[in-house]
Amino acid sequence: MTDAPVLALTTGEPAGIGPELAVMLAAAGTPAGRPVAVGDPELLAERAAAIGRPLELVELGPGEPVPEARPGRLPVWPVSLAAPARPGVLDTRNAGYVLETLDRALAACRAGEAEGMVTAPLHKAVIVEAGQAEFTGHTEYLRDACGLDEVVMMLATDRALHAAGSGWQGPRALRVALATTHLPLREVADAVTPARLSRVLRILDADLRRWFGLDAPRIAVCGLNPHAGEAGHLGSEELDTIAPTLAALRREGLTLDGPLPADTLFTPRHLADADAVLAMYHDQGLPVLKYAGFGRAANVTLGLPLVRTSVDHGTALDLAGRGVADPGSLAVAVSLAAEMARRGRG
Ligand SMILES: NC(=O)C1=CN([C@@H]2O[C@H](COP(=O)(O)OP(=O)(O)OC[C@H]3O[C@@H](n4cnc5c(N)ncnc54)[C@H](O)[C@@H]3O)[C@@H](O)[C@H]2O)C=CC1
Ligand SMILES: NCC(=O)COP(=O)(O)O
Repeated sequence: MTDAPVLALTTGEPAGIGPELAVMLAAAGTPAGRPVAVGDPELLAERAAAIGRPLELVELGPGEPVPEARPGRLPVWPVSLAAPARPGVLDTRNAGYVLETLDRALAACRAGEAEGMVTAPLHKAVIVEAGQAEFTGHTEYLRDACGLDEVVMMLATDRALHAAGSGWQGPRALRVALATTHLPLREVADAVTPARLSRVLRILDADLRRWFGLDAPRIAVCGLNPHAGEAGHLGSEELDTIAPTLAALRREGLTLDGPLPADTLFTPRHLADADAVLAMYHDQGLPVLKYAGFGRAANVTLGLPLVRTSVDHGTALDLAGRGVADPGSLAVAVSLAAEMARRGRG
């Protein structure tokens, strides 16, 4: 009997590529762990037929044992769609279904049925338009569901996702965490406060040690403004907020470089010294990460009391239902969650 960690795999927005990526992964055989899809079994069967990857779907009731993983088999914790789903066509009636899959996965982790969750992409706007005005993404939803003030979104290319010494031989390693996540740009500067930066950097430092095997992680911190504020002539946040916060955290023992101009920080010579980069906002850090490893990277939420990883892409409505989307990032997200779950045991 295998001890491969059971992972709750939410299948995401039903009009997007999430359901077929789960099918593709199961058809090919999962790289690690025993993913159990959380979603509508009929939808998964439909998408499997549409993309020509027939599957043995094994519906599991609560507490039922999860079978061994094998190519062509996909265990499912069923959640029913509210309305039929058509590839590429969003329907607000299914927004509640998407959130229910998250709640089911969370419940599985809390009950010990699963050792972690992996999320396929959801569509944020359709959930807001269905009436969840405050919804901004999985990261914040899980933070609130766990009653936390802060969690940290970090995306990393595949080699960087594996604990030191794992022998992984992927392309360039890059880890990029974000000080702010899904926020209009207009609100970012006000959100970069000493309290938030301190919380984020403490979580990042602790979880790089815990999950990534780094004994003394070195974190390079971006400035907010061009040229990190140009000595205060192009913005004062570096002098007033970021530099004093980093100085205080260094006194706690964190190894931090910065604030550094983001444009030069993201060059090979500067990255060579950094175990992770902290970007101040979403589009300061993620375009670089995606340029370095789109399709071979994953997203991990740090600071949660459970393992959660995700893909590096969205719902790709333009590709849905055709079987042409790349399942690479989902495979990376599953292997990372399995590795983290194993580390969490010891
Ligand atoms: N983890 C999650 O739940 C995420 C959800 N999203 C959500 O997804 C929705 C759509 O976002 P977009 O900005 O359009 O980004 P997107 O990632 O869905 O699409 C951007 C481009 O990348 C392509 N693409 C995406 N995934 C691909 C794959 N696996 N294989 C091949 N090509 C792929 C798409 O066809 C499109 O051309 C939004 O609601 C966004 O918030 C975005 C990122 C992560
Ligand atoms: N761009 C990354 C992203 O939007 C991830 O969002 P989520 O994992 O918080 O749903």
